[in-house]
Amino acid sequence: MNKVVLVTGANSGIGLALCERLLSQDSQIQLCLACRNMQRAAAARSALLVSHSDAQIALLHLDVGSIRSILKAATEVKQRYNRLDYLYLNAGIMPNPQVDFKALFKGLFSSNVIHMFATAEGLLTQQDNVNADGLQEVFATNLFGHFVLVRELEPLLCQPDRASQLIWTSSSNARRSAFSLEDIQHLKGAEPYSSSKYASDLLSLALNRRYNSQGVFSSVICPGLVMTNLTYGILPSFFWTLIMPVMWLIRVFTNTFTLTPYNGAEALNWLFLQKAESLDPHAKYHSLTSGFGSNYTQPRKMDIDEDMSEALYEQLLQLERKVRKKTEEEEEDPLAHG
Ligand SMILES: NC(=O)C1=CN([C@@H]2O[C@H](COP(=O)(O)OP(=O)(O)OC[C@H]3O[C@@H](n4cnc5c(N)ncnc54)[C@H](OP(=O)(O)O)[C@@H]3O)[C@@H](O)[C@H]2O)C=CC1
Ligand SMILES: CC(C)CCC[C@@H](C)[C@H]1CC[C@H]2C3=C(CC[C@]12C)[C@@]1(C)CCC(=O)[C@@H](C)[C@@H]1CC3
Repeated sequence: MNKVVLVTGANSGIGLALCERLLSQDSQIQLCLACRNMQRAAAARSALLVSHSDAQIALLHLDVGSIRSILKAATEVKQRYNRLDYLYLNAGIMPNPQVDFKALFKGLFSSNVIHMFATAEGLLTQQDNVNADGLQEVFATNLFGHFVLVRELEPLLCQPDRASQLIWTSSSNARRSAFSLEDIQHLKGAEPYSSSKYASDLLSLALNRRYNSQGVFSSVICPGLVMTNLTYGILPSFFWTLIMPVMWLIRVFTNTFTLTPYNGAEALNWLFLQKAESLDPHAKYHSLTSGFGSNYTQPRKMDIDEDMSEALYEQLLQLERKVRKKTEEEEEDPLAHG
């Protein structure tokens, strides 16, 4: 049976560009586009079929921000496939982003300017919401939903005869100071995105510790700054188009301005080609684009430690038990729960 690859958030941006690149790499894969909006998923499938007419592309309804949807989708995946070689945990949100233009202007004249453009440290805040499961939306979508999905797909991922890979689309915006073990959902702060991405770095390390012996290997990547629906939510697309020459100029100084989804998907595509066992669990794999426009992948050590990742894992397990129990109770007696 051909390799099975599942990509969450596959209908646009980096996820869609990754699918295109994977099909160009290996036309035999069975690709599963896991999306919350089936119309957008169908449009993505049609677009991929234009250049890969014989490709095997299936659609899966999956809202990673909803526990019910995750459990249903995982059951469906286990019925459809008897293997899962690559699970790309890519779907992500950054709701209501606000740019601190004063900090941006100040940063332009500081020695930290390159770091500021690469990580957006001190530049961005977001306003989070509570979802239907009673969880913070950014945490639920970017981290927790994917965690539950991995746990549900364990039987497919853990196979004695071959390795499988979990690949998280993290970010260079992930920052230790934005994350707290006392507040893993980031209820109290204004940087839920940064917190959720740092948590995904920690979780990947913990997953490696738990699953490597069963043939499952987890890695994280940063796609760089890419023009997608996510960045069009920060500043309007016409503004980004207007300042594109400035962006190309900045790219000469920081190769993290990958800008196109194709370039941003570089590290995701590179990991597809690697032997899972050879990857470094402490590294984040960065998609980079040089001033001349050539793409490459570079591993960089992450600012994470084992104890913290283990403590987060334990908290996620506890929360998972709680949310599952609540969901079961609601299903048993829907009237009592409104
Ligand atoms: N763009 C950038 O500069 C960077 C992006 N990233 C990360 O890359 C990943 C992809 O984002 P990007 O391509 O930029 O942005 P897009 O908004 O284009 O893609 C995000 C994808 O995630 C999907 N998604 C969002 N919420 C859910 C959900 N609850 N269930 C299922 N799917 C969902 C979206 O679906 P829908 O179309 O229905 O909204 C969309 O397909 C994210 O994790 C993001 O954090 C990291 C660093 C930089
Ligand atoms: C380049 C300009 C003249 C003005 C743009 C200023 C800011 C809006 C950008 C500067 C660095 C950018 C950045 C991101 C968003 C837009 C900026 C803050 C991200 C946070 C987007 C999502 C990610 O995950 C990060 C990797 C990006 C880091 C850089």
